[in-house]
Amino acid sequence: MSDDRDPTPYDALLLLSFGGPEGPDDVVPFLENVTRGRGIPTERLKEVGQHYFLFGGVSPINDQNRALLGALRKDFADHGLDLPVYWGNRNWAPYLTDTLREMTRDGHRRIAVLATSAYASYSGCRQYRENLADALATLEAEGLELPRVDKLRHYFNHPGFVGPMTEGVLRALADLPAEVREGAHLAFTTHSIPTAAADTSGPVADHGDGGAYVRQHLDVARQIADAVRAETGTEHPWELVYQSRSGAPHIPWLEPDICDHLEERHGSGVPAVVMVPIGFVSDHMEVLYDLDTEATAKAAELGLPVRRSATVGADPRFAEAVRDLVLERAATERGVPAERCALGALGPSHDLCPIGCCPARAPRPAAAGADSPYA
Ligand SMILES: CC1=C(CCC(=O)O)c2cc3nc(cc4[nH]c(cc5[nH]c(cc1n2)c(C)c5CCC(=O)O)c(CCC(=O)O)c4C)C(CCC(=O)O)=C3C
Ligand SMILES: [Fe+2]
Repeated sequence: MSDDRDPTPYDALLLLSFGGPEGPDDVVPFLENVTRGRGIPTERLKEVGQHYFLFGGVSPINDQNRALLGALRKDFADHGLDLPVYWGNRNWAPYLTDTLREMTRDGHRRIAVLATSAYASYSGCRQYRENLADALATLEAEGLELPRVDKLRHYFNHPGFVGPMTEGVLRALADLPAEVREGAHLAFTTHSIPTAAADTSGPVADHGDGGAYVRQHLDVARQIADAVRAETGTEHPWELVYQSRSGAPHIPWLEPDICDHLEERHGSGVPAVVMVPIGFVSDHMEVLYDLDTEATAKAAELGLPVRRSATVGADPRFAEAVRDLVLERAATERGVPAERCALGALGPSHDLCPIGCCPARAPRPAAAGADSPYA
């Protein structure tokens, strides 16, 4: 990793996330923000609302982001990196537009952006770039001089992301009863998305048959499974499965669903499963509800021992990875060659999303990519 401390040209980092409700009164307005113009069936919204109400109307995501902010500030301070860190969300306060306005008023001119989504996809990448473009358009209309925003590359294969998850799988395996541990399978899980969105995820060259979204997840799953085998000497069979499907039933989404997968594995005599939520950066509601509540209940009903391994969250190795990504991009922007850390078969991801990367169904302006209307 880079041990340089010069963030030039960057003068601030923006943590860009999804946002979530912080109490019962926030739940419906939050869901309205999330689903504006996206045709999510009302039935699904009521169901998702229930998931939040079960937890007092509070999503875990905001506290997870506050913890990550703390970890980033500590890591930067401990390593002499003088770079203020701000936080803004797509769907709930602190809203991206408000944060970007504050950053602009504070005099920041060149902003590195870390999105809390590690992989390519419309929801996890381009939609954040659209949100940045919308925020810039608002500030421009207010007469502010716009800062330049650069989104940091995908970090799904960065050692600071993969390492803590591998350790989490080892802990989850160790926590299983000894008599089922050896035979346990690993179920790597991520957010299901429409197959049409998966097939067009990533740069055009990666489109087709699951696209970059599926390929990147498979790469991470394989690395973790290999590292676990190297550590334990046991080959744990694994599969990539999906969760949190929404949308109309006749539209194909990525499958199999985690609950169907648990049932199928149990039926074929698998003694235990570790669910590994590689698609999520921290313990989002999808992890607490869809895995820890729903899938865990399904497993209990089947009599199948399961464990859910940890997400990366505010792990200091992840904070270090973010520092590495900032310094790597800063060096690149200064024209200095930088080491680009990446494990696995795919190599480091691009800095600038090329034209046609993760296209939206209805094209809209997106910042921080080759097709950005902003400088
Ligand atoms: C790929 C992906 C990620 C991972 C990348 C990333 O992290 O960005 C992600 C993250 C998240 N998704 C979240 C919540 C929701 N996602 C929804 C809907 C959808 N997600 C989709 C995809 C993704 N979503 C899609 C294709 C839809 C349907 C249509 C649409 O809207 O595009 C809906 C509406 C109801 C429903 O359909 O479930 C909700 C409430 C939260 C917050 C959780 C919390 O509170 O802790 C987080 C982190
Ligand atoms: Fe989502």
